[in-house]
Formats: sequence, C-alpha cells, structure tokens
Amino acid sequence: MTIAAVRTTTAPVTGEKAQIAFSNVTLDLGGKRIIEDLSFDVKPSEFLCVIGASGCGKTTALRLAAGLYQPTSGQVNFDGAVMREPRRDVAIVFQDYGKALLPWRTAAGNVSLALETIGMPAAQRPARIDALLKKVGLPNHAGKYPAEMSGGMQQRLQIARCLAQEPKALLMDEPFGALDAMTRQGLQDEVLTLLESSKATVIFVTHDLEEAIYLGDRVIGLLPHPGRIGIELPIDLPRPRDQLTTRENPEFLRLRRELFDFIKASES
Ligand SMILES: Nc1ncnc2c1ncn2[C@@H]1O[C@H](COP(=O)(O)OP(=O)(O)OP(=O)(O)O)[C@@H](O)[C@H]1O
Repeated sequence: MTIAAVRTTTAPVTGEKAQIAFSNVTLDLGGKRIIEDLSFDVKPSEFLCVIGASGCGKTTALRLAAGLYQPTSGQVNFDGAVMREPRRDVAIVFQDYGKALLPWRTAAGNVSLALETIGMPAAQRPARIDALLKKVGLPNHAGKYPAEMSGGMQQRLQIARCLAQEPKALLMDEPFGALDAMTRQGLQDEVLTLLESSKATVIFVTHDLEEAIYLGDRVIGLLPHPGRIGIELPIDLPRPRDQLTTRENPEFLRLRRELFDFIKASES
C-alpha cells in the first residue's frame, strides 16, 4: 500500500445535489430525545467527518444514515429517496471488526459472502476476491481465519468486504478506534487511497480530532443532550494528504485548536 494518501477529490461545489440529506431530523428513543432538528447534506464523493463528546449522538446519527433507525420527525434521504431501510449500496464499517466478521469463514470466505449477497456468479468470485484482498493489502492471507489475523488486518478485511458491495456510500463508525497509532495512520492513508478509485461518499465518525481533519473534506461537531450540530468546518488542506506535512500545516493546527475548544466547551 502507498504511504502518502492519494485522494484528490476536493470539497464539493456548493449547490451540487446531495447524496445523503438529513432534513430536520429528530429522534426519540426510550422516551428520550437523542437527536434534535439535525440538518446536513453530504455531496457525492464527499468525505464528511463527525466528531463530538461521548454520548452526543454520533453513532445514532450514523444509524439514521444507514436506515437502521427511522426519525421521529424529519427525514433522511439518499439520492433523493427517503431512507426507509438499509440499502445494499450503503455499507457500514464498525469499530468492532471482531463481531463484523464471520469467524468460521476465511478471509476469502468473508469477502465472498458480500459477493454472494450482491448475486455475483460463483465463477466470477475468485478473481474479484483476489483483487479486493490485494487492494486492502492482504494478498497473501486469503486462507486465514479472522482469529489468525491482527486487529489491523481484520479491519482491512472488513473494509474489503464492504467494498465488495460496491457501495455508493460508506458509513464508518470509529473504524480505527481499537488500533494502535501506527496501524491507524496506515489505515487512514489506505482508506483515502481506496476511495480515490471507488469514489464512495463517506460519513466517518471519530473521537480523534486530528483523524477527522486529516481525512475529511468537512467536519461537523455535535453538541450533546440532545444531539445537534454545534460546529461545521470545511477542511481546505491540500490533497494528497501526508501524515507528516499535513499534520504540520499551520491550517491543520488552527483547525485542531478550533475543534478542541469546541469539544471542551461542549463538555462543560
Ligand atoms: N436504543 C437506545 N435507547 C435509549 N437511549 C439510547 C439508545 N441508543 C443510544 N442511546 C443514548 O443516546 C445517546 C447518544 O448515543 P450514541 O451512541 O449515538 O452517542 P455517541 O456520540 O456515538 O457516543 P460515543 O462517542 O460514546 O460512542 C446516549 O445518551 C445514549 O445513551
């Protein structure tokens, strides 16, 4: 895999049609208001990061985007259609890769499952599985079971399985939260590189402010109780991003300070 991140897509042009649109979304769960009047758009191929203090509703917002929850009022649209249930062209990458993968299937078997789901004929699957495992840096691990793989490898496998669906959108919930710093940075770059060819739209939830700035075209921060937008920052850092030079860029440091102050204020 490459070292520098190769994602050249720039922030979307204002007025471009939204792929994912939250319109005045409110959600009550168990008699409690979790999300209130949440409105935002995500443009095709945009990389939107969502940050916020623990419990502010980031995962819940992602579940709404996935069609796993229905709003109490307002609506979530995908390509102009109301999101009433999960769709095959919207894939979810979870933090808990251990639970997302089938332990009794090999790496190839786990990717195959997604290909079976989209109805790819059996004869075409081996070549596609090889290509996907190669893409995520696991070309020699097709026969391994998840338990035989490191955390970073399992997360790569989960990403390969999601890409097998050829999704229009990837919803990622703290996908690298359980990984060590070096593995995490490597995977950040790999995801940016993969998206360069897949052009999928991304909503990426993270606690890590630097990760959000490094990856995103835009960052939104949620305020808690109930979850609502408190800050929205376009990230105009040049692409391709680079783990050293991007993070040293004065604009990166300014954005980090702004998000840090936001989180601190939202927790007090
Ligand atoms: N099914 C549910 N029923 C009732 N309350 C819920 C339910 N799911 C989530 N909540 C509450 O909604 C709030 C937001 O939860 P959510 O998991 O979306 O936050 P988060 O920002 O992702 O948190 P974290 O950063 O800690 O993962 C929390 O107060 C949580 O307890």
